[in-house]
Amino acid sequence: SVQETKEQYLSILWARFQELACYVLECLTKYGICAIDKFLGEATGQEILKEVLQLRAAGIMRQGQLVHGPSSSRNKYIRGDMITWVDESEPQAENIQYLISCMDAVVVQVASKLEAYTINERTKAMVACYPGHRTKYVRHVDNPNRDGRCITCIYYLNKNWDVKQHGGLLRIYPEGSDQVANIEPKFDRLLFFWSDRRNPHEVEPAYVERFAITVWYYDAEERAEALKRFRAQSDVANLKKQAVPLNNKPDSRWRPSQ
Ligand SMILES: Cc1cc(NC(=O)CCC(=O)O)nc(C)c1Br
Ligand SMILES: [Fe+3]
Repeated sequence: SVQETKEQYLSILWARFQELACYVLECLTKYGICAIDKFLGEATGQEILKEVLQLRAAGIMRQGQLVHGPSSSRNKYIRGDMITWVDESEPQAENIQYLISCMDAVVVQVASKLEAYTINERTKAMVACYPGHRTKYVRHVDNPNRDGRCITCIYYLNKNWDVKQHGGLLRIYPEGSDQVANIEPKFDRLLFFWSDRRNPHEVEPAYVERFAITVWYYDAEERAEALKRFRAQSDVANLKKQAVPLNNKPDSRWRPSQ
């Protein structure tokens, strides 16, 4: 029956994410960075890209705001990305939500083996589009001041990306090492890295549209500390980055296209 097939499918998916989680844990522990290729497969990746293009066509993407400071024309030379936040209430974003449930399924398993962190919350998904024409993101640290975010998770949606022609390379400069990690924003690639000062990174100018979906995972303790601090400073900006609980299993909406 479809029900049995669905259960079978989800258990295979869950087993695959368990395997992936072991590799992600080892890689993160060793290098602080981990890339997984062909995370969801061509068909699902295509469905997710379609939804992102619809979001952009609907004109709901806004110039990426700097975390601090007024928005001015200078911004686009600091970060050229156009972004929108997506959560489970977003209509027409079923495949993006499925992606997030799969990211959660991997992170829940990685987190269960990470003594250093307790990860039980994340941000909503930030869908970003670099419109091309040399837009970039200057070198920065995602979480320089202990705002609670411990793992950055980025899913790339760019088909046949060629850095030589299209630019848009993500360069990570792991702290304390002279090695630079050059990450191509390849279609259906999932990237994890520690969000704190261990991983300063930048996006080189992109010459064609470059799409990515980012989720940040919170460490419960660091997040609680930050909320106490921010409440004191009543820093609304940071409180805006609501935390949502993780899905603890892949989304039950089965995809026959698998
Ligand atoms: C909104 C926001 C986006 C990003 N994105 C990247 O670093 C680009 C990664 C890539 O697309 O390869 N980083 C921070 C600290 C904030 Br805030
Ligand atoms: Fe970043």
